[in-house]
Amino acid sequence: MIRIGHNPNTNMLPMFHFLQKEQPLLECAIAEPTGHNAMLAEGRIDMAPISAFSYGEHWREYAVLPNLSVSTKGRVGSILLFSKVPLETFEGLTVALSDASATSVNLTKILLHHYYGVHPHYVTMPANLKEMFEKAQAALLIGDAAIQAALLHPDCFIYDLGEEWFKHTGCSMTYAVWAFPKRLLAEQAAEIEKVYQLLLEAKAKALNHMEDIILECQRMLGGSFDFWKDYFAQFNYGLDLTYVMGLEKYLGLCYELNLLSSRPVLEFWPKE
Ligand SMILES: C=C(O[C@@H]1C=C(C(=O)O)C=C[C@H]1O)C(=O)O
Repeated sequence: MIRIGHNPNTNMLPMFHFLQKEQPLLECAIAEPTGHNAMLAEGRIDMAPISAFSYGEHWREYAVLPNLSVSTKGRVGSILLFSKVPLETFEGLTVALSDASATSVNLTKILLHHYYGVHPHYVTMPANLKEMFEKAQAALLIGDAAIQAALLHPDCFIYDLGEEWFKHTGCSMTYAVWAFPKRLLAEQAAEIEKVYQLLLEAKAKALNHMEDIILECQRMLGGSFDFWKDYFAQFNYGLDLTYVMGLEKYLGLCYELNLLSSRPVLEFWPKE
């Protein structure tokens, strides 16, 4: 039995919609990314699409499943910094950060500190734009909370952090990787390999049946068919060499800016 983290956001539907969750091999724990980050670190689940940043915190203990990620090269559409003022004027202001995110929270800090040269204060809060704007001049939302807030066309600047990252680095950005603790390989390597195959099959089926995924998104959040088609067109759920380079750039900057205490080295399993 492998206990996996199930992320309920629409951007993860291409991984979960066709996954055979009734498989006796699988047990699913539904949570936002930071929930899975903590559950995996504490051994309450065995594998999850965790925040890339969380991999950076635990890289010595974890292995990454190859060919799987949540990435974009440029615009992402659901990692959005809503702001009452332009980014360049953030010095000394307060930015509210969604408590559901780890990768994007640190991506925000990289962009603001390293590329815009501004150092605001931060507060971490549940994802609610109205309440965040009561405490801060800007608010970071991810996933469905970001999509829903943007669909309401709030009267503020909206910065897409995938686009900002690409603009400054020319790199892709990987938000999530599928990781598991390497210690599980001693007794459960065959089960992990089997779950890995199930994940690859679920993804391949979804990418060949995107109409089904889009209909599910419309049921969940509304929005037009073209809106969702455009949203998913940005995403890459694989992890080829160019995406690995973007991920290494992000993790390296996290280390250089003291957001991580060591420079992560990616270790994949199964080896290809
Ligand atoms: C693209 C997204 O990526 C997510 C963002 C994460 C983070 O910021 O820690 C973690 C997992 C990803 O699935 C999103 O939620 O919009």
